[in-house]
Amino acid sequence: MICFPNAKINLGLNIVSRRTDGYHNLETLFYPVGVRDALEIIPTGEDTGYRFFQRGLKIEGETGENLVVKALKVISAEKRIPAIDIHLLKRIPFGAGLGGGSSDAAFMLKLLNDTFSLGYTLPELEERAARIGADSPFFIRNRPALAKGIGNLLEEVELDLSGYFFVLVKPNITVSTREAYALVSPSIPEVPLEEVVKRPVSEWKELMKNDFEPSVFKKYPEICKIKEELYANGALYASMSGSGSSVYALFEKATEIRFDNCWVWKNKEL
Ligand SMILES: C[C@@](CO)(OP(=O)(O)O)[C@H](O)COP(=O)(O)OP(=O)(O)OC[C@H]1O[C@@H](n2ccc(N)nc2=O)[C@H](O)[C@@H]1O
Ligand SMILES: Nc1ncnc2c1ncn2[C@@H]1O[C@H](COP(=O)(O)OP(=O)(O)O)[C@@H](O)[C@H]1O
Repeated sequence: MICFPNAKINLGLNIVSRRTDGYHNLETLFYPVGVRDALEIIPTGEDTGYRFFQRGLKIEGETGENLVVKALKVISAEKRIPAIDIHLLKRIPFGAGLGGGSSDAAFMLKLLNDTFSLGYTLPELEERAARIGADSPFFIRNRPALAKGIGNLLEEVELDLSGYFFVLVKPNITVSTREAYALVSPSIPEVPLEEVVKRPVSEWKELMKNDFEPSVFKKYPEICKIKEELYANGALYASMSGSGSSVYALFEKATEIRFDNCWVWKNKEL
């Protein structure tokens, strides 16, 4: 059984407050995008156990287990899972604010549920995903959603950005989510996000913000330059995604914009 975990972008990201457990309450809109990993599990016929194989991008700075293995362990603690080989082909840039690791974990939960007919409902899968990462529950339903709490309280929204030309740029910088949170200052938005996304995309520039941008741009001015370039080339809306380092933009028309030393995904439909 194979699946293709996709990335997400954050449309607006307000850090609302710091919590006593070290996490932050936020308000953001998750939107799925078609940059994908490939994840396959193959039952080996043995009784129990697993082997993990990873190709594609080499995940640097990985401490502890891959999130796919964590997902397997969450389920194995509750149900008997026959032995499997796990193959992960990594294409989604990491340390990019694209949620690739969280997506891999959520898709692994769904893959196990389907392959071994485990009978978990979507809310039950979301609850298990939340144990792995704050962003992970979103990828269970994988539809545009307003997220509150630590990112786990989800409300689906009707938002269709197909028809725009989408550009995603990942510079050769990885930002640690934990460090980004340590530097951010909580703030209350002037206009609630659910109101902003009902307005035309051309108005978003004035109404929507990502609270990580000031501190991340200060540390890495190159990321800020990418956003400025996107606007200078006619973007209707541009923003850093999540805690960075990737920056995305929505254009009305296809763009010829180029970036040196960056991974670029250009003129795609969302
Ligand atoms: C910032 C966001 C925005 O969508 O995405 P990314 O930029 O990572 O993609 C998310 O909140 C990232 O969620 P996720 O990457 O799942 O975070 P986790 O692994 O659960 O937590 C990593 C660390 O980030 C901090 N953290 C995370 C979520 C949150 N609401 N408050 C926090 O303070 C904590 O220090 C935690 O130890
Ligand atoms: N399957 C995975 N894919 C990506 N990163 C993983 C994975 N498993 C563990 N990680 C760890 O999670 C970190 C964050 O990865 P990711 O969620 O893709 O980025 P971001 O937090 O920027 O959205 C990586 O730097 C890596 O240490």
